[in-house]
Amino acid sequence: SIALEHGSHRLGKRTDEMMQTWRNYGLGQFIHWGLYAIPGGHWEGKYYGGAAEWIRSWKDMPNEAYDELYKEFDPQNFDPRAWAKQAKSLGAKYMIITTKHHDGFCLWPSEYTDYDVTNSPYGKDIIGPLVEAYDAEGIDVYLYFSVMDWNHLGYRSKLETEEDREAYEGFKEFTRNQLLELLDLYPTTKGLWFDGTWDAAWKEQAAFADKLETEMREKIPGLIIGSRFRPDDYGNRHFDSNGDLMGDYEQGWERKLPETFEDTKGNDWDCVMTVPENQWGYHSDWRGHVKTSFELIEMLVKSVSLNGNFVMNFGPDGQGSIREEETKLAAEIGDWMDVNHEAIYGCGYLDWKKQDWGYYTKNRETGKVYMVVFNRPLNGALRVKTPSKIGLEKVYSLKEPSVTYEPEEVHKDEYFIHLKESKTSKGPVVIVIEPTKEKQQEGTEYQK
Ligand SMILES: Cc1ccc([C@@H]2N[C@@H](C)[C@@H](O)[C@H]2O)cc1
Repeated sequence: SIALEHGSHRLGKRTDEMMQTWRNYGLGQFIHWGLYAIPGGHWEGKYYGGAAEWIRSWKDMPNEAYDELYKEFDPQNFDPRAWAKQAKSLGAKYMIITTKHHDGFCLWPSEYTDYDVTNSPYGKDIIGPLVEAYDAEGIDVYLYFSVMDWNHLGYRSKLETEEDREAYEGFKEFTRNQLLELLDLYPTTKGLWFDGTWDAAWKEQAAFADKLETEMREKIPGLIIGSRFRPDDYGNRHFDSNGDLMGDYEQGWERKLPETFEDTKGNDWDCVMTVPENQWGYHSDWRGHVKTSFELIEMLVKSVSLNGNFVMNFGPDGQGSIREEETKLAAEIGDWMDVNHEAIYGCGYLDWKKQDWGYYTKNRETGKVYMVVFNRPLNGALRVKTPSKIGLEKVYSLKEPSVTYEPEEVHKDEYFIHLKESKTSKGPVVIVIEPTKEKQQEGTEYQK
């Protein structure tokens, strides 16, 4: 292997309590909110086809015009407690909020820049009340932070001249100051979700990032930081030059999902997902495919079945309201979660052979197995292939446990479970298997 000073500092998974809590979340909420919500994907009557939070980079949006938007930021409808209540009913266990996106506008009162909420008409901290409201609902808060900062004069995407390098030193100090400031101001934060770290300039900062990550972890013990923050000695991110995971989990699944367990390399990971094809910040005119709650529930279940967390994005509008499409989805997913959350929270991968009807999840504590059925076979017979000597004595409907099943063994360790579920149920039905060990000692671990 290659000698690295700033590569991965830990082989294998974190097993401490904070990380166990993280991997048992299942469902999270991303919130992208900032100045970009004011234009909402339009400028001077023209429609912007890109991601709304990137409108500043659009040729038809002068940088100066965008940078003046903070003078209009006055979201009188902002109601953090209502947002937190909605997230609770959605069933989200954690929330990731954009403290500063690429535009550099800070939603908290930062000592290190004037480009923050205190200099907007709104004038007050946004992050603090959000952290408080979500903590009160028992939803853990994580802070999204973009290293890339289009507003800061010292920011560089690459370091070519001596002047670049000097300016970037100032930018690095500013970045460190802001991150330590966020952890001081919001000490109940459980972790940081970094973005905007693909620049060549940042990829040269292995030592700086390593030291800073250590400093942040010392400030809040147990802090959870993903693979997107640190570059290693050779500028490699997510996985170091030896292929070992940087940070505590893989942050690579943005708007996409792994297909197989092998794709996850056995690591912890999160998938962050937009509702439209590609809009994180508020766009007033969603075009193209907008995901249904059924699709989002399938992505959630698929994520959990492969040991990941699924984080659904919300983009509040310029006045601080959650748009109606997202409110409707939160209600539909929440209704399904009310009945079926047992198949999500605390669950993960089960190494039984994947079947066409849907996904298995396994509760890490109880060993209970959940069959989440998306594709009802024409004959209603769900094929289940189990490792040898696993008994299927206790099988029942999660929604109606009085509805029990007697699996029909069709081959050795291969069964049909004949669906009885009423076809009316909205969203996938879930069948619970409480496997028993035949002819083996009690308590021997039968799953990886
Ligand atoms: C090429 C690209 C850069 C940054 C992004 C940002 N990451 C997401 C989590 C959003 O914040 C998006 O603006 C997306 C694509």
